[in-house]
Amino acid sequence: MKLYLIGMPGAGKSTLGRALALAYEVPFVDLDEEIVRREQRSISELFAREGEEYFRQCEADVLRDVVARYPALVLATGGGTPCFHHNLKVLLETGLTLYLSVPVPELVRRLLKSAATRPLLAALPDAQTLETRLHETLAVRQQFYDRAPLCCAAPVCSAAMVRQLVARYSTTA
Ligand SMILES: Nc1ncnc2c1ncn2[C@@H]1O[C@H](COP(=O)(O)OP(=O)(O)O)[C@@H](O)[C@H]1O
Ligand SMILES: O=C(O)C1=C[C@@H](OP(=O)(O)O)[C@@H](O)[C@H](O)C1
Ligand SMILES: [Mg+2]
Repeated sequence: MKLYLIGMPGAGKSTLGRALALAYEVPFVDLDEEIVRREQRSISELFAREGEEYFRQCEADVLRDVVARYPALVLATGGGTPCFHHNLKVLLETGLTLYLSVPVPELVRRLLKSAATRPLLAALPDAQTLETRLHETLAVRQQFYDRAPLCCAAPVCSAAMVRQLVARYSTTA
């Protein structure tokens, strides 16, 4: 099984992805970490030195590599992954995609603790500006996220809940 997690920065893709991979006993891959490994530079450095377009091309290339390389995995994508270079089509055609839907105020609370390592958010001066930016970004991305066949919008989406969703989907699909 290939399970792909999508959603906004701070939705918990990387955190939940690790737990899910343990539960399913399959490899866990974080797309951002794969990009860092391939490029030998941090995501922040890539954005700063090469720009977003370069990053999006790396992201698209690495996604296709990972999807082809692993027969089974849990993949945490980056927040923008499904929205560029027809990546959503790749996700939908090769595995099961789950959208982690988290309200913007909760994203703000989580991201304030870790915004420094997220280049699209790092330069934002305060919580209000961060909240406004996240609303704007979500407005653009929602149409992509909503195409995932599975969605978890629970306040805390646990690995057990996702496994139930997946099992129910697999018996009805
Ligand atoms: N269910 C949760 N409840 C509270 N905080 C969470 C939850 N999931 C993740 N976090 C925290 O939110 C931040 C973002 O989580 P992360 O897994 O990196 O999200 P993503 O990969 O979707 O950007 C981290 O600091 C993480 O510890
Ligand atoms: O939303 C985005 O465009 C991005 C989200 C990041 O991943 P997370 O969603 O894990 O923060 C990372 O891929 C990059 O900084 C771009
Ligand atoms: Mg992440």
